[in-house]
Amino acid sequence: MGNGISDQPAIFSCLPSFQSFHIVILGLDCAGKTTVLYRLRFNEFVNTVPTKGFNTEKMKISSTHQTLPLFSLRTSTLRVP
Ligand SMILES: Nc1nc2c(ncn2[C@@H]2O[C@H](COP(=O)(O)OP(=O)(O)OP(=O)(O)O)[C@@H](O)[C@H]2O)c(=O)[nH]1
Ligand SMILES: [Mg+2]
Repeated sequence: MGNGISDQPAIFSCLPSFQSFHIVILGLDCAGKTTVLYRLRFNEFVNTVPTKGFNTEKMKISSTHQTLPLFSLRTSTLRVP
């Protein structure tokens, strides 16, 4: 999943220009969430290890000049009370 992502403008050009929002990448263990996160943040493929907890980065959206918090989170860590 993480390797097959397209360029940032193609992804974010369709987003409405909200004042602010968070992007959360959810998925099963080993689905490629962290790979997507670093691909979006640094525009490069990074070798990953299984995440404990979650990863977070801030990312600048070039088309809207916004800086957005970006999280990747395993669905298996989510607990419904
Ligand atoms: N072939 C292929 N491998 C991928 C792709 N995206 C990620 N991987 C590989 O899949 C493995 C898991 O990727 P991660 O990004 O660590 O997955 P994750 O969802 O963050 O995993 P957890 O943190 O354990 O939940 C790594 O070895 C990646 O290199 C892809 O698009 N294609
Ligand atoms: Mg991870």
